[in-house]
Amino acid sequence: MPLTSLHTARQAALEALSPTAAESVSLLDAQGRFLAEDVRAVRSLPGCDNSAMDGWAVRAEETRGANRDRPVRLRVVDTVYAGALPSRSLQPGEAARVFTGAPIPSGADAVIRQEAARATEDGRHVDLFITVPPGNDIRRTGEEVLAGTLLFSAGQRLSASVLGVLASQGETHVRVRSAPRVAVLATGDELIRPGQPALSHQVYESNLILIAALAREAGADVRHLSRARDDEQALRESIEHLAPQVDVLVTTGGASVGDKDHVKRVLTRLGARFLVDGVALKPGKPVAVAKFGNTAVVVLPGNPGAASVAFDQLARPLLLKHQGVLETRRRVRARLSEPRHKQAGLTYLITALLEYDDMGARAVLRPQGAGQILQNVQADGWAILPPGQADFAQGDLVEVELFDRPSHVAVDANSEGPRA
Ligand SMILES: Nc1nc2c(c(=O)[nH]1)N[C@H]1C(S)=C(S)[C@@H](COP(=O)(O)OP(=O)(O)OC[C@H]3O[C@@H](n4cnc5c(N)ncnc54)[C@H](O)[C@@H]3O)O[C@H]1N2
Ligand code: MOO
Repeated sequence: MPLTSLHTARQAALEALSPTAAESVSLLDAQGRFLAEDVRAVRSLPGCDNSAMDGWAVRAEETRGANRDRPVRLRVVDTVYAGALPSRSLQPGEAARVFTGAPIPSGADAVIRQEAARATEDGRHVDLFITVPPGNDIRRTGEEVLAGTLLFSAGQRLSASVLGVLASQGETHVRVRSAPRVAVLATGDELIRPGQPALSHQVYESNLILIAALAREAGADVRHLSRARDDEQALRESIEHLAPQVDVLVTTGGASVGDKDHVKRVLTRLGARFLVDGVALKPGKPVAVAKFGNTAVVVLPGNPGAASVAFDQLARPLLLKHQGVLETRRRVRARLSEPRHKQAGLTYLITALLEYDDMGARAVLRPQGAGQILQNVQADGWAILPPGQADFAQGDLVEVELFDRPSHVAVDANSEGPRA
């Protein structure tokens, strides 16, 4: 039977979860989460006409002709600080001392910064040295945002900048979808817990940290990091114990066809329903996604490189869907830095660095090995070698899916696609 294509597998995997209910969380705790609903401006920014400079609020027409040799002299009738209100409106021949952020008194229509003016010794008058047009150094009400306009759409990721905007609207909390609860279960008799001594044929267990960190990057609340021996009974007990406590259980290792690869068998015996079982993907081919009770189970291969790819391509979209979003990564076309032969029928995802020269982008491929663990460090994205082709020459154009700055759209509870 031909293996499922990556695209089909991802669609099938997404069936395993629906977006959760929204919850209200404080702004700082919302960092990295996704908006559950559209946010409109409740307040214009700025909220009132205010001064962009420390200086003097004036009537622009009265500054006409002013220069260093022939200053215009106005009477100082008020001082307005940021956060205070003017005590009176400006009449002809008058100026108000204003500081940055201070509301502009009615009657004034321009600000002259203090470097272009000088107050008389008694402070009762000010001499203006420049001519300014109406609106000079005034930040107008709503010039950045008008109350009522759409600020952010549901699905927007809450970055530092977005959080700052929400606070500027007077918000203390924001509605996001709750983080998926995740457990990671590493299997393998050869694995030694970091911190313990290990002989050379033994392997330090590194997938728990790797997968937990990747899950957190996708917004997950990682609750359990567990290990189980390559033993059907032990695996069964671990899965039965962990699954009901989380939304997503991710296992690593024991996913292939070896004598001790029990994970899929145990899940089947427990009555799990497989949505994906093996994908035409390298690395990561043995990956599976199943539904066990209300829990989505993602079975990752043990090889760290394969586990990373399979997690990224199937588990990450699932974790994001739970948070109500569909992610799209930017793609660029780049020339291959070296020839590659691959197995036809499989999509290869190879971590690549992008370099730019006169001919455009060049994808410098990292050595590819499912068991290797350094290849993803500092990579710019996945070079995608599509299934239909086996031989690639140096200079062939391929697509590179970039890790940086993905975009997100909201998905409805019962659909895989973006909202209408
Ligand atoms: N005859 C076949 N053999 C294999 C096939 C196949 O189709 N036919 N598939 C290969 C592919 S593809 C992969 S990928 C691997 C993955 O198999 P498993 O998921 O069963 O992985 P393990 O055998 O348990 O481990 C593989 C490798 O990774 C190391 N490992 C495992 N867990 C961890 C961990 N938590 N931390 C660090 N390293 C880990 C483990 O020591 C092994 O070296 O199967 C191929 N075989
Ligand atoms: O395709 Mo396996 O997943 O890496 O070697």
